[in-house]
Amino acid sequence: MVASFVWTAEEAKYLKAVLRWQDAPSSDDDATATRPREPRRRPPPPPQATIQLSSQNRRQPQEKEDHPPSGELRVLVLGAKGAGKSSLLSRVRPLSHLSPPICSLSYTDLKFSQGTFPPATQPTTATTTSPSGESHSGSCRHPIFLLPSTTGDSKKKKYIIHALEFPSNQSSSNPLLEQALAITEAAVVVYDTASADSFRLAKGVVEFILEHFNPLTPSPNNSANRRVYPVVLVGNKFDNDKEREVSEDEGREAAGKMGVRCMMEVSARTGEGVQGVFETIGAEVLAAKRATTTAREVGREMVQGGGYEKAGNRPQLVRQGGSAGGSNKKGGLLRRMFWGRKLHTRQGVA
Ligand SMILES: Nc1nc2c(ncn2[C@@H]2O[C@H](COP(=O)(O)OP(=O)(O)OP(=O)(O)O)[C@@H](O)[C@H]2O)c(=O)[nH]1
Repeated sequence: MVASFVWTAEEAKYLKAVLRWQDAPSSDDDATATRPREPRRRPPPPPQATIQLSSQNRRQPQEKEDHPPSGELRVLVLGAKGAGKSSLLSRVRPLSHLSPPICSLSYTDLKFSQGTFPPATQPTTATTTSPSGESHSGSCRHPIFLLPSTTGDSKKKKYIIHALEFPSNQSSSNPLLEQALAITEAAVVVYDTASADSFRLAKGVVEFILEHFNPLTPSPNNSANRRVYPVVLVGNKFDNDKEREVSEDEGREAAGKMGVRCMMEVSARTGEGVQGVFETIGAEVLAAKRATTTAREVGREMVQGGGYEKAGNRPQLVRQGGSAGGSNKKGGLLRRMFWGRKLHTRQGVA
């Protein structure tokens, strides 16, 4: 019997974007530090989609811009159908002066190039074609400036965030989601504040992600994923207060319980908070990279200095001469280095 795959337009667009991401090498050391070392097997190409990996879609070594970016970050945007993922991304102004685009997003399309809220959005399942004839992948790139406190440097630095929208109809498909997690460095999980269902789905997705990357529960499935993968939980449409089903407190409480330290309410319609989402996720990725690097260095020193103690069947890190790095308490060095910070909300830090 011959197995056959039927891809929806939404899945085809997602896969096209993924293939283009994989095709475009990154020059950024930071960004590559947390990527999987082994090249991942590519998914089978969608039969009906024409995948063009031409040089036109690859990033040029020298991009024309005043301030060259210090790095590039890859972020997954996911959530329930209609939560506002596309609207959030359409609010983000792409780098129209950079050419060519890294993904299949066309900057000639007004919806993206002006960074405005689209009057009426089509679901991502519908294929939208720009005047140039190129279909949207649901991806965009967004420059952010991060302050010294978040970059760990003395200078303000510019980073480019590549955001990839995950098809909502695949949010419960573990293999596809795992693949998306493997090629990205953080996730923005969006729910609609006027939909308790979308909130439930967002919580499920966050739990899946955290479990997938949990350094404390190595398993055949996640032993290669011991890196910190930041998540920002975003309640969209807070302008629509009349129909609100999820309060900001509920969102914050759920984030706290799940160990997600950044929760924000935004409105893609008014634009409020959208820039903050990308600044926050950028800062989170950089903090995660620093924590991962430091934890690896400390781990190496521990191995060389024999600073391990046995806990159960696997070795655990212990801090020399201290108690905070204790081994068999719930937590772990990497996790504590990263997760000990405060929760961000629309009003500020809680
Ligand atoms: N009031 C309000 N409506 C919004 C906001 N953001 C999006 N919407 C509306 O919500 C609907 C769905 O938005 P989309 O951006 O298409 O949602 P999506 O998550 O990309 O949906 P799929 O692609 O189908 O998964 C559209 O009708 C938008 O106009 C917002 O901040 N406030």
